[in-house]
Amino acid sequence: MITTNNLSKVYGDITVLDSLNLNIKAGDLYCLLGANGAGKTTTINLLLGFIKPTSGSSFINGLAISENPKKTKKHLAYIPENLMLYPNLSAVENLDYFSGIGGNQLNKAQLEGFLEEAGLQTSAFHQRISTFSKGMRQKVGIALALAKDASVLLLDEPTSGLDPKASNEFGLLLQKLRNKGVAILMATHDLFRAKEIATHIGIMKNGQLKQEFVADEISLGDLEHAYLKTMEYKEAVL
Ligand SMILES: Nc1ncnc2c1ncn2[C@@H]1O[C@H](COP(=O)(O)OP(=O)(O)OP(=O)(O)O)[C@@H](O)[C@H]1O
Repeated sequence: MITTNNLSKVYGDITVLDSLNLNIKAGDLYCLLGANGAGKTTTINLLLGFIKPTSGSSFINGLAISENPKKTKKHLAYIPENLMLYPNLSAVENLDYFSGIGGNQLNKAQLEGFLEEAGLQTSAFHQRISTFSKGMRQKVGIALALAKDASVLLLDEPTSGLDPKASNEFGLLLQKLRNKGVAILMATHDLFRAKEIATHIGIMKNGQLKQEFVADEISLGDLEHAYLKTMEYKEAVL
């Protein structure tokens, strides 16, 4: 579960995140939409404890991030736009290495089991990451989250650059995690994918959460309209 209370971040005299209130429960998939510079990555960086808030607070499974940085990280998995993996190591070796760093020693069967659950084809398990497509790398990211048994998953534009089939597959994987009770926050520019997979959708602009929707209660057309209106794209055909 992810909670933020009036979470704010100011750089100099610029407020890049302004009193953000989020409440993302186990099994929710919350997609955060917004133009470049809206504050999506800042939100994720605050939840990861990479940066400190200027004011407000945030919680992972009820634990205050600022007071329990190590404990909260144990619950979290993070998949950025470009996942950093060792290119000369295989998928199994990367998973083994990163799980080991987190104090989680897994045997070969477990490592392969997580990669299988993440949808990676068996023939790729022992191939070098340098030969992987972006979609395959993102599956290794999902395997890392599964191996960690993370109850909260943060994703920053994970489907950008994926072809429609890979993006669809990735969405289905997120649905599986959601069904396991993982709370997911995903920053994305992909309105269509957000509507497909999210339970909740928020639209940010200039650091403020302007609108929130229950995904089932809005059509793709209305979501697009709401987005464009929020962004004040006056020239858009509405
Ligand atoms: N360290 C920093 N110092 C000053 N300004 C910053 C810093 N980090 C981010 N910003 C500013 O904060 C604002 C929000 O940036 P952020 O990366 O959160 O946006 P975003 O919604 O993720 O955008 P994008 O879709 O381009 O990734 C931007 O105007 C950015 O320039």
